[in-house]
Amino acid sequence: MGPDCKTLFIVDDTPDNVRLLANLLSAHGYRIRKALNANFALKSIEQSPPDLILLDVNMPTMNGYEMCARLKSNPHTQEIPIIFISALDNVLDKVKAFNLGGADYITKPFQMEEVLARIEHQLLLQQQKHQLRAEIQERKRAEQSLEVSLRVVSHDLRNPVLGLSMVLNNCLKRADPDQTELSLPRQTLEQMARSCERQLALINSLVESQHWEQQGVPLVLRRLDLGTLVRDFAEEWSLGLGEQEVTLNLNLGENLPAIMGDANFIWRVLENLLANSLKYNPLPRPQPLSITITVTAIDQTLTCRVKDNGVGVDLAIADRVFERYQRGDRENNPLGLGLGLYVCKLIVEAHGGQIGLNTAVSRGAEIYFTLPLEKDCA
Ligand SMILES: Nc1nc2c(ncn2[C@@H]2O[C@H](COP(=O)(O)O)[C@@H](O)[C@H]2O)c(=O)[nH]1
Repeated sequence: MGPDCKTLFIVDDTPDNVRLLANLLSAHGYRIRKALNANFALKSIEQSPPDLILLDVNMPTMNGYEMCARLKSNPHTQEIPIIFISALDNVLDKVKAFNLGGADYITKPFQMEEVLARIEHQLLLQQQKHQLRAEIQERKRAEQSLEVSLRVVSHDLRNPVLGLSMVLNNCLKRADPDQTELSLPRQTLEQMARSCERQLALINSLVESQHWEQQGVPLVLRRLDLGTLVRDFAEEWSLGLGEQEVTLNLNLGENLPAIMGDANFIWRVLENLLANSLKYNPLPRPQPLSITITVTAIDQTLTCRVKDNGVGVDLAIADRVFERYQRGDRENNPLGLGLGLYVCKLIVEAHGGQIGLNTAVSRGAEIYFTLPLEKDCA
């Protein structure tokens, strides 16, 4: 079959005309469907729209103009280009065909080269139209994403900047106007430094996620023992978790098979998941917070689960938590851009693994991710 195997539908009440056109066009690689009357053609076209219709004008029961008008008023069929093929050579007949939405008009007797050229031209126009539409859709999606990101960024960056500006203006107001050098209490400076760090962290996560989405996550893969990595991670976090009154339990399977992974990036995933448990269960808590990291080898993959006994994930966004800029409302958390889990997803998927939220847990939140075993990596 030829021209991408496009399907042409011929509608003409003269069997000889249909046969002639069908033979010539199928010899040029087109798939042909045909009908000798408009009613049958309309039903068939509605059920399975062709790429283009060749339509006679003078037909009994329903003529080509009426059939064209019906096709153009039906959302399922209105986009299909219609080329009229008719013995009527009058200008008004041609104008009427175009006014009804016809794409082109060929007069009988026709030259096959002309028919082919006009069909190809219409199919090309149709293809360009689809491409343009897809590009417009894509651009709209990009614009929406940019708009959301601008909204989120301006909202989340405003708070720390506002805080910093208030502290600075307060200090300036209280200081003697003749004093050229000011000294500030350590606590104020610490507050300002924290505010700057938060702004930097927000900007970094934005830039980073954008970069990784476009260029891919720059992994350096090495043979890794995930159990050891999780143990090192827990040790590094133990002091901070103690201060936050959090118990961290490890449940690491024995003889875990090695994976191929980037330790720094997997560390980032663990860090994000643990930080989320703390962020969404701030002090004071109704009950002590306990977090368990479990690593098991199931079905040729290593699965790591980070589970806490806290408030659990807002079910309203449970199926979207890994999307960019998605965050729950109920925590009223000013620290997140809704990028943490999105970044985790980028990292895990770059490793060839999967990440998910277990909504079946009775209380608290459980996020799991899988990583392929070293022996399965090419
Ligand atoms: N209660 C908890 N909610 C969580 C936790 N981790 C994530 N979330 C929810 O998901 C969104 C998106 O997370 P982000 O890291 O991409 O910002 C967040 O706004 C929360 O609603 C968790 O451990 N506990």
